[in-house]
Amino acid sequence: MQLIDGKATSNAIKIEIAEEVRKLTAQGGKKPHLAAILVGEDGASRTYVNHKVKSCEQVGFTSSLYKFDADTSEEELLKTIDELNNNADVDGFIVQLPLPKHINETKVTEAIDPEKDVDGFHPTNLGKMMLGLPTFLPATPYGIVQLLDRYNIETSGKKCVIIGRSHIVGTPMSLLMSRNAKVGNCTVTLTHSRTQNLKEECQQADILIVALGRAEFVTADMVKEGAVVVDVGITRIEDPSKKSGFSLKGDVKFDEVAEKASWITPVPGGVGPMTVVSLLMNTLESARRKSVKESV
Ligand SMILES: Nc1nc2c(c(=O)[nH]1)N[C@@H](CN(C=O)c1ccc(C(=O)N[C@@H](CCC(=O)O)C(=O)O)cc1)CN2
Repeated sequence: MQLIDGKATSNAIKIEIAEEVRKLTAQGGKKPHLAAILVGEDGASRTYVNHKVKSCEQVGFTSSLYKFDADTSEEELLKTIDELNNNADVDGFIVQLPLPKHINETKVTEAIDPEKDVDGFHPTNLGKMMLGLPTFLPATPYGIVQLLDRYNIETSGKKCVIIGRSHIVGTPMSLLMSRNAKVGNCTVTLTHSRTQNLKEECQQADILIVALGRAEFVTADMVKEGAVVVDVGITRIEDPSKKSGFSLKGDVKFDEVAEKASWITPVPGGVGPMTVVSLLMNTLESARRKSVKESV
């Protein structure tokens, strides 16, 4: 088994981004700016947003964080989105998901200007991705593509099985793995809660991407010898022996699956850090596009 190290890869990409920022500012451009909206007190969401803000600092971006109480109205949130859409200093922004139940996630996503939608969740950007047009790819799938690419993992002609059909991971991942690109050209099976014979489907996979959010769901008997296993899940499990009070588990039973896999991502330190760095890549791209537009 060989480890796909998302932490090390994301650090290497951050160095590349920082260099691009230096070039951009040396040419008179401004530092890219990412804004993040966080609604409520969910501990994991707070951690992820803090990672995003800290990563901005590391690569030389500026950032702003808009924090709202859990009972904030949808109207108030939409007002802030409208302000960010019209704020020329902001190159891109995200609304951290999940949102409290009383806020309509679709309405919020659709309110974001597609040109500032660095999460790549707006229907316009998802449609462009489907057509293979330049766009912002959703951060987690983009991060996984980066990992497969940088580790030179062959995907063409392989059978890729994805567990989980969420809008932010499974469904876009299925499109990216099947498209005609360096990382792509797979025969993809997108599985979900109604899939019959899931174990047998997984056993066929040369590349298994697991994004269903159930700790240690995938066991060694579900995995083909030599498969590439990408674990997207992160579940916090109560653990009094840890200072934080919890430990992190992926969707894959790492120790036993690692014995069969050719390549595997760990949790933590696999896909998670790549999600953050992909968001930075999209923000840099947005800043570049804006500076080109402003110069004509
Ligand atoms: N607006 C968005 N919301 C959510 C997204 C997203 O891409 N955009 N994805 C997930 C959460 N997510 C990003 O926001 C995310 C998940 C995990 C990590 C990460 O760095 N994980 C670390 C462990 C961190 C910890 O808990 O201590 C790791 O895996 O090593 C970053 C971002 C849902 N919401």
